[in-house]
Amino acid sequence: MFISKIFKHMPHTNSKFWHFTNKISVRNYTPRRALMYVPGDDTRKLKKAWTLNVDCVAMDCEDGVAINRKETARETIRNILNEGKPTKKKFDWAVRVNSIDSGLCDDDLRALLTAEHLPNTVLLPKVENKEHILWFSERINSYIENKKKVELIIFIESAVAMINLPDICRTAVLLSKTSKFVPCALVFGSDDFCASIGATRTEDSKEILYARQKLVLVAKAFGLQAIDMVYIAYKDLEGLKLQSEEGSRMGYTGKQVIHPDQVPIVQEAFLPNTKQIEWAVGLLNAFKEHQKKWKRSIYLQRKHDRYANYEASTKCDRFNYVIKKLMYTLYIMLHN
Ligand SMILES: CC(=O)SCCNC(=O)CCNC(=O)[C@H](O)C(C)(C)COP(=O)(O)OP(=O)(O)OC[C@H]1O[C@@H](n2cnc3c(N)ncnc32)[C@H](O)[C@@H]1OP(=O)(O)O
Ligand SMILES: O=CC(=O)O
Ligand SMILES: [Mg+2]
Repeated sequence: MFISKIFKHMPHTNSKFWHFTNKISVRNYTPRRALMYVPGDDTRKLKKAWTLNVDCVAMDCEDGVAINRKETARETIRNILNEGKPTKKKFDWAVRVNSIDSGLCDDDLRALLTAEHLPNTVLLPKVENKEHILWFSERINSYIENKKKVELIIFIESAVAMINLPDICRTAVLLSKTSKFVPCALVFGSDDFCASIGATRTEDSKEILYARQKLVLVAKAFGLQAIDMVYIAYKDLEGLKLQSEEGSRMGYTGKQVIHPDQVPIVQEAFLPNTKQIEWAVGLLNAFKEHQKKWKRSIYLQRKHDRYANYEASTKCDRFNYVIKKLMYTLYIMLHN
């Protein structure tokens, strides 16, 4: 098995490595297989959202809301946040604010992050460069009280953003150490991206293949989830299934959806299959087995080291004793 091949070459007595592996712990992981947008000004749809089995509900202030309804959306979502999570169901309770360049983002953040309850996650659309992350960090630090933090999902939706992507992620990861957010995912905003590069959408999405792959690559390099593009034709469930499975094969961990009917198909596509689960369980078992062996061998190594030290010290003592005895004999001889 692959893992045993790696472990075979690991130095058993490398204490730094041992210390590291001994400390491996299970990370707090929020699944976001389907990330469903719900227009923030539509109370009927918001109520409907709480009844669904969906990993992430994104209460939207951005593109799902008309410009003359922005204020209504902001207030509606703030009221929901004031009341607290509407159900005991486990799901990611998220808000999508307007983009920084729209001039509406600060009002959204102030209204939503000073409510009685914080959302779990903030979705920040149209991030273009690291300065946007710095701005976001500064704003949320002034709104969130105490030691609370929100998770951050960064949207990449333009040519410039795609070029700046590693820089954006590096800044977010570094800032998160001192700021009130933790970056957790990247979203590929394919609709806005197509508009940005002037691409024409086709059935198989070849025109955005490079960008779609680059997003996964950079997300994984920074330990982030990768959330795939929206399938706008929400009545075409067969097409959705094919595109979701393709995204999953590419390494995406989830997909944006706009309609409740899309949820079960997407969540199924991003669930690991039986083969993958078997592989992961095998990997974990092999890891545990090797850990046990290391414990034994490290114990023996330490015992050996102690014995060797003891040996060395007694040899040294005997040598000192002989020298001292010789010197003493010499001293007696000289003085007699
Ligand atoms: C590129 C991007 O940024 S995408 C994000 C921006 N776009 C959006 O947010 C669009 C979100 N989606 C929607 O608004 C809707 O799904 C629409 C307008 C596309 C279709 O809505 P409808 O015509 O109401 O669809 P339909 O009649 O099939 O809905 C069935 C039920 O699901 C509800 N529903 C539909 N979409 C949603 C949703 N996104 N969230 C919650 N509930 C929803 C409807 O209210 C309806 O509920 P009801 O049975 O209690 O009346
Ligand atoms: O925000 C999503 C998009 O596709 O644009
Ligand atoms: Mg967009």
